[in-house]
Amino acid sequence: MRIGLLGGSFNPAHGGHRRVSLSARSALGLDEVWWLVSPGNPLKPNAGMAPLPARVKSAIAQARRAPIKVTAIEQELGTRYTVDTLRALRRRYPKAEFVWLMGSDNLAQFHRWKDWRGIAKMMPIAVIARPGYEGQAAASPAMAWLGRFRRSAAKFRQRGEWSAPALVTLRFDPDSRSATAIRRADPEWASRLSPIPPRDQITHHPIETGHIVLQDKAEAP
Ligand SMILES: Nc1ncnc2c1ncn2[C@@H]1O[C@H](COP(=O)(O)OP(=O)(O)OP(=O)(O)O)[C@@H](O)[C@H]1O
Ligand SMILES: O=C(O)c1ccc[n+]([C@@H]2O[C@H](COP(=O)([O-])O)[C@@H](O)[C@H]2O)c1
Repeated sequence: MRIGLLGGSFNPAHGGHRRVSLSARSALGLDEVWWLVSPGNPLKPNAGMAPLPARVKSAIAQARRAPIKVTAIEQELGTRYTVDTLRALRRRYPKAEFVWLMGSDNLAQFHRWKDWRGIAKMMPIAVIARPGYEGQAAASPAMAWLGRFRRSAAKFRQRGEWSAPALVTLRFDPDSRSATAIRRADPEWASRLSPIPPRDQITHHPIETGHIVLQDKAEAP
């Protein structure tokens, strides 16, 4: 199984997440994309962050009827830093071939992430061009290092070696949608999602089963 991992705050999830995930899936020949809804991005303030269950719920709605699985696995693992999450995922799913997906806004500050070179050595990275961030991403310290490991998407699609470090840049129709714009237009978006189980009632179902991760424990089998 080749799986693209898109980590994010999803505050809230939007059509841009869905579109870039599906485009990356076909460009890279992935079987699935997993959305890792972060309990809290270590570089983002908590202020204005909707509760995790609301963000997971918005992600489930955006991922419907698509080969996208939504998980709050970082909450279960107790990890906040991506490098720790990816290590745990590799241990848990040793046969999966993962690729880390991110928009170019994240590449621009990737050098500030914990052990970012360690992430790059662990699995290939695919960066999706995002309007407004191209210049910053191209000039970033992470790009200066990752640039020498460039690979084409076409090469990637061939079911050959899945080595790292590897950097694939993906350019689809620019998608200017963002969670910031949604929050600005609709600050109360989370209050309209119901019912939302409390945080301690989010469970993580084994991804192999294809089950969605948000479930009220009272209803769990
Ligand atoms: N329109 C888009 N084009 C390309 N990548 C995107 C787009 N929207 C989100 N992403 C990527 O999806 C991942 C998760 O994004 P996130 O949940 O932070 O959404 P966001 O719209 O960037 O939120 P915010 O505006 O609050 O920063 C990040 O890697 C981000 O770069
Ligand atoms: O590991 C880090 O140091 C780190 C620093 C900043 C962001 N991240 C991760 O980057 C992903 C994108 O976050 P966001 O908030 O831009 O959607 C999400 O999975 C975060 O946990 C990770």
